[in-house]
Amino acid sequence: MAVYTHLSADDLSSLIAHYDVGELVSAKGIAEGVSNSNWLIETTGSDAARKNGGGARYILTMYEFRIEMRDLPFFLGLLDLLADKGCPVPRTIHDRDGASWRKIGDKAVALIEFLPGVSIDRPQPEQARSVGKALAEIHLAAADYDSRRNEMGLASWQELTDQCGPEGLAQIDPALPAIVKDALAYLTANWPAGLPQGVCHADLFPDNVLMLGDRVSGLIDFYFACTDFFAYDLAVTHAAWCFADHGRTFRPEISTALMAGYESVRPLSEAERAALPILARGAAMRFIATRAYDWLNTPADALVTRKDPMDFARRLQFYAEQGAKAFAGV
Ligand SMILES: Nc1ncnc2c1ncn2[C@@H]1O[C@H](COP(=O)(O)OP(=O)(O)OP(=O)(O)O)[C@@H](O)[C@H]1O
Ligand SMILES: N[C@@H](CCO)C(=O)O
Repeated sequence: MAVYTHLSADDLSSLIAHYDVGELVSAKGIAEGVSNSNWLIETTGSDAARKNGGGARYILTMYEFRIEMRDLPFFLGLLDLLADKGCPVPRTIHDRDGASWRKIGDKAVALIEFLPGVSIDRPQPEQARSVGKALAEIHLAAADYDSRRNEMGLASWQELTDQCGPEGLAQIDPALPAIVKDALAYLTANWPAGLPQGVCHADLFPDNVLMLGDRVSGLIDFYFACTDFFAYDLAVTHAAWCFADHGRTFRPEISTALMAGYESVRPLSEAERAALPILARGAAMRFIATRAYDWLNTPADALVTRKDPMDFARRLQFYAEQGAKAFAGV
């Protein structure tokens, strides 16, 4: 579960009083997620909402790990920009002084719009098509976002796996040290340059997409968003959506639909298409690196379920063997 910090009813009511959202009606901790504490908040609604007879629902997020306060303006400003452009992302609620985040004690919190929908465990092709389309739409919509950041590139995969060390990686799986060493050497020697770039979500897994039927009703969890190659973001999404059974089974029909959905909005250049196989190997390496680090550094009594790096070692091997065929379509 992911509520790491206890907030009393008084803490919550006095926080909510800083926003024009009415009074607190209820607050429930949300079990999903591992990085932040999240609550579903119900209020009586803003003055305007109350006049229309409605209360309101919000997500309150307390930033616990990995997220630096200095990055919050990048993430929260991006949500506001994308929401203004009509993308299905939650708007941040600004307090009465206009701030998009506040502090409770030494931790930052933000109140964001609640979006309807459910996250899908086993996507169907039409759903993957919608996700591809939504990803391309955010790439285009954020074209004029003028902030930049990227702290989860190749250098950080090297750093994270160095911190695990060969012995640590071998504790996870005896084959992992060699897999990581070979992958990083290959990626470092061959990583592309000069591809079109801009704002990327960079973590668009099924649990970060809310859907109503085949429609994307919400893209959430932008806390790895960064400035990178658009095609890398597509490769991350491909790696996250197109496999079943912990990376053992590739689902070509999902790949075809995801790619077609993306290209229906933003066709890839020849150079981007040619780079997809290496970008996907990079994407797999990125999740091996963070998962391995978390695997070795999550205390045994933590309430979160660790994610297995080997799920992405299998994808890495698949992309290395299949090359362009992984994206060719069925
Ligand atoms: N804007 C929103 N509207 C509706 N539900 C939301 C919203 N934001 C978050 N949620 C719910 O809260 C859960 C946890 O949110 P989120 O994925 O942002 O947490 P996290 O701890 O940052 O996750 P992660 O494990 O991916 O790091 C989501 O699975 C979703 O159920
Ligand atoms: N979506 C990531 C966790 C956040 O980086 C994973 O499945 O490993």
